This record gives sequence, structure tokens and C-alpha cells, in this order.
Amino acid sequence: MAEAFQPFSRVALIGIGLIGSSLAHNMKAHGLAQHIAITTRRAETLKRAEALDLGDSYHLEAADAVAGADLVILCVPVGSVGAVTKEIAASLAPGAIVSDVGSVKASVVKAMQPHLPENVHFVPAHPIAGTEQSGPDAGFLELFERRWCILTPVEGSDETAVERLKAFWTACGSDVEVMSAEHHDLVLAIVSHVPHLIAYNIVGTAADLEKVTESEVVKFSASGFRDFTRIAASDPTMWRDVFLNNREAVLEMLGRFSEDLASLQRAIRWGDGDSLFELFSRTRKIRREIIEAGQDTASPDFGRGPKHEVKQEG
Ligand SMILES: NC(=O)C1=CN([C@@H]2O[C@H](COP(=O)(O)OP(=O)(O)OC[C@H]3O[C@@H](n4cnc5c(N)ncnc54)[C@H](O)[C@@H]3O)[C@@H](O)[C@H]2O)C=CC1
Ligand SMILES: O=C(O)C(=O)Cc1ccc(O)cc1
Repeated sequence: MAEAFQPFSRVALIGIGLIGSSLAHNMKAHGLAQHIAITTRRAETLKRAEALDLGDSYHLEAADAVAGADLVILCVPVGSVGAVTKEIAASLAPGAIVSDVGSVKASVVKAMQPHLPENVHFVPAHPIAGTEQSGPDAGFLELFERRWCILTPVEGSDETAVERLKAFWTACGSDVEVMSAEHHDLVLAIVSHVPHLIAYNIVGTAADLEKVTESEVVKFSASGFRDFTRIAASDPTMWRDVFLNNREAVLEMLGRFSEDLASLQRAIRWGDGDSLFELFSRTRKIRREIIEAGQDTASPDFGRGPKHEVKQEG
């Protein structure tokens, strides 16, 4: 896998939650970096990262971590990337590759790019791999295996830097695809962001109803509802930032979703079983195609995840 990979001499990970710590596990296991410098806001999280032996050096100042790094990866919520980039800009080494892992891309580019010096290579990235867990304990080596990682190079991005980052993610087990930030945001709105919103909404509605039905909603909830509760347990800060930063695409997809929901409502009202059956058959086929492609859920519920109990941050 990583045989031909030329290791980075120093990789700075800014933020050491689920994604940052999973990257650290990969860099260590596959020898992708000679030195891993870790930085995060809170001393307690940094101490936990050190206890887990995720890196080679630990810094409370992001600027200290990025000094001399040839790869810098921001692994923080998308609402924080602008402020973090501003903080590190003056300490970045000439020629460094600067990347991120944010679930939204156009707003990340807009927030980061103005702060970056001309002599670094900016290549935004998004691994389509995760779980509902967060914090440094949540990461695991296999997270990115056979998952997509999307790169959204900006205009004039250095080709060698893009290829280098592609090789890095490939060495982490990912299949890499390149597209524009805008296209990424539209696609992810429907396959990831709207589904999370639906989960937050249905669990919220059920929780409100619980008061009316005296706890019976949760007590008798079948597996369909339980699957939604896993997704609705995802990190509130991260997902607040996703919706605030992919507003247009999410609203567009929600409009389409609401129309289709209304037509289902009509089919039920008028006893149109054929329409219901046709849709449910189509969707069952999609699920089977996903399983066949080996892209089923990354949830620990499905046998993937850290072997130890996950202690949530904060
Ligand atoms: N959780 C998931 O399933 C996935 C998340 N992502 C993206 O990855 C990024 C990180 O997400 P997770 O690792 O899940 O989050 P997490 O909550 O597990 O970790 C975030 C880390 O960033 C630190 N942090 C927060 N604000 C900071 C700041 N201003 N400066 C320095 N450190 C700061 C936190 O202390 C924590 O260590 C987000 O942008 C998210 O959209 C991408 C793919 C999947
Ligand atoms: O846990 C799940 O079901 C996910 O959908 C994980 C996930 C969350 C956010 C991303 O940007 C990519 C993947």
C-alpha cells in the first residue's frame, strides 16, 4: 500500500478528534510521516492525545505545530477553519501543503484562502468516512479504508501537491476523487447533510411526542428509529457548522425532498399502493448496490470502530 510513498517529514494535525486521531493512527501504521505534530485548543484534549501516543510532539499553540511542517491538515469544525488559518498563516513553511477534512468545501475555501501566503499549496479535502463519535479516543486505523476521499483543488493548485495528497489518502486506504468545491457541496447536501437533518428532526419530534405518550416512543422504538438515533447523536458543533456553511445547497435539496415527501403523503391518503411499492422497490435496489460496492455504514454498530470504549470529549 504505502511502499512507494515518500513520507512527509513533519505533518501538523490541527484538531485531534475522530478524524485527526484516525489520521494519526494511519500515519503511524503506514509510516506516512517522520514526525507528527499535534495541536488542539484544550489542554485536556492534548493530554489525552499524548496518553494515546498519537503523535511525536504536542503543542497548545497551533503556530508551533505548523512551523517546519511540509503537510498541515486542519481537522476542526468547518466554522473554525478561517480563524485557525489566520492564526497559523505567518508560521507556515514555504512549499507546505495546507489541507483540511471539512464536510463542506466552498465555504472552507472562502474562509481559508484569503489568509494563506502565496508560497504554500492549498488542497482542500473531505474523507467521506466517519461515525457519530467524536474526540481523540474515537479514531481508529480502518476508518478511511475503502471510503471515498474527495479533493477540491482551487484554481491554480499545484499539480504535484494534489498528487502528493492523493497518494497520502490512498495510503490511508481511501479511493480518491477530484471535483469542484461547489459540486462537492451539492452532492454531499443530498447524501449526507439532509439525511443528518432528517435524523435530528425525527428524533426531536419523537422526543417531543414522548411527553404526550409517556415514554412509550423510546420504549417501543423499532430498529428504524434506533438507526436515526445513532446519526442524531453526532457532534452538535460540527453539524451546526455544516448547516450554516452549506446553506444554499441544503435548502435546495430540502425543497426537492419536501416535494417528494408531499407526493408520498398524497399516495398514502389516496391509497395509491402502486406508487408506494414502486418507490420502495427502487430504494431497496439502491441499498443492495451500496452493499455490493462495499460502501455500507462505517458505524461501530456494524462492526467497525475502535476496540476500546469511546470516552466523549467535553
Ligand atoms: N465526524 C465525522 O463523521 C466526519 C467529520 N468530518 C469533518 O472533520 C472535521 C473534524 O471533525 P471530527 O474529527 O469529527 O470532530 P471532533 O469533534 O471529534 O474533533 C474536533 C477537534 O478539533 C478541536 N477544535 C475545535 N475547534 C478548534 C479550534 N478553533 N482550534 C483548534 N482545535 C479546535 C477539538 O478540540 C477537537 O479536538 C469537521 O470539519 C468535520 O466536518 C469529515 C468527515 C467525517
Ligand atoms: O456516521 C455516519 O453515518 C456518517 O455519515 C459519517 C460522516 C459524517 C460526516 C461526513 O462529512 C462524512 C461522513
